[in-house]
Amino acid sequence: MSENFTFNLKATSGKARLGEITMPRGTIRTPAFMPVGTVGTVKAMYLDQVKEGGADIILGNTYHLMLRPGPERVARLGGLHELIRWPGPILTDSGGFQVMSLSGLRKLDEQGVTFKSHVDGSLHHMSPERSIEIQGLLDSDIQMQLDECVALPNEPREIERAMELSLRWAERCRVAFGNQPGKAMFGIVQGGDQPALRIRSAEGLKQLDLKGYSIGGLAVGEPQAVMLDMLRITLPVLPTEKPRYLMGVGTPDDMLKSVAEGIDMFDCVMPTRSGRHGLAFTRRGKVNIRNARHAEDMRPLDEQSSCPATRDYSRAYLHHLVRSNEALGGMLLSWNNLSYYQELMQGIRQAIAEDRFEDFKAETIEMWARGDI
Ligand SMILES: CNc1nc2cc3nc[nH]c(=O)c3cc2[nH]1
Repeated sequence: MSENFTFNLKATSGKARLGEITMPRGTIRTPAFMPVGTVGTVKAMYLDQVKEGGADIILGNTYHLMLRPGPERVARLGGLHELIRWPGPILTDSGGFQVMSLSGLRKLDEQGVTFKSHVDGSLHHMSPERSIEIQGLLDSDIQMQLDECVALPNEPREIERAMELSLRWAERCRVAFGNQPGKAMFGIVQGGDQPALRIRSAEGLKQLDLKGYSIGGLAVGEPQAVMLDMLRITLPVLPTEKPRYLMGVGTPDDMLKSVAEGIDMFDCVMPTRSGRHGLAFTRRGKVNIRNARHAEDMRPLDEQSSCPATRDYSRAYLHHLVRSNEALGGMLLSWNNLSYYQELMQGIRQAIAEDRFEDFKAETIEMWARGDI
């Protein structure tokens, strides 16, 4: 623990980095996967299972929490950690991405965004300052600047406009955040699939003395090759001594290849959302447990796993639960999937510590490709 936010780079293996973020609420081992706790819950999971499974930090969404239960109410209830009973670090997204993707966006201008709630249609305005204020009311440990993430593919002029706006909003968020030693505010690099704009965005954020950098504007449907190209362009510009967080990523394959470029933090709804829909992630690849071939398969997903959901339940039972749309099906598969994701991150960290990450990446991808599950 530390009363400040510090990032300690412990080892490298190629461009892959092993590190630790220490802050008052705990230590985050990187590369880290952050389970998504959108409205103050990692869906279908008890948070002690999430902790037990290896997560050091979870993510909350400002957009959802500002609509329900509301930031002032969360503050009156003692802050998000108290409300949801998660004592460790929480990172909050700033809301911009969800406004674009979920709400009835009414207006976006220099001041901020005006939108209609997808919950009850009520009208809301969010400025960079209000986003930071909300994240402060939530008592968030790592706060994101408000930004504008444009869809890809897109016109270079449109990507440039959104990137420049996000840079100006980063400055306003930096001022609004002020000086909070035990907390951090990350800037978000934008610039779409345009190398020159990515470099300009990263250079602009570097002037702001930030404690970490998110890579935004990706995992919006672009090919993986484009995402990785943008990492190769952007990461060398960013300070090596600060953490880099790739937003919304991703599959195990995405994460392995992004760690290889120098990413330290990830978040993705993939393991929990696909778990609720009957998709299991295992060491040997994906298993669609809804498939009829599992109906009488008494094997567990992986008898060698330390996760009870993975080791103690037959595929036949999981198949039955998912086909019957029983809550326990989504619960057990979410538990399995998050355990697998954390097991993968632990394997990644161990491989970097032993300077054999490239081999680990190749072996893991090959094991997935072989399937045989
Ligand atoms: C699932 N993919 C994805 N989730 C994202 C969240 C984001 N938040 C803020 N800013 C972003 O650019 C951004 C991009 C994202 N891509």
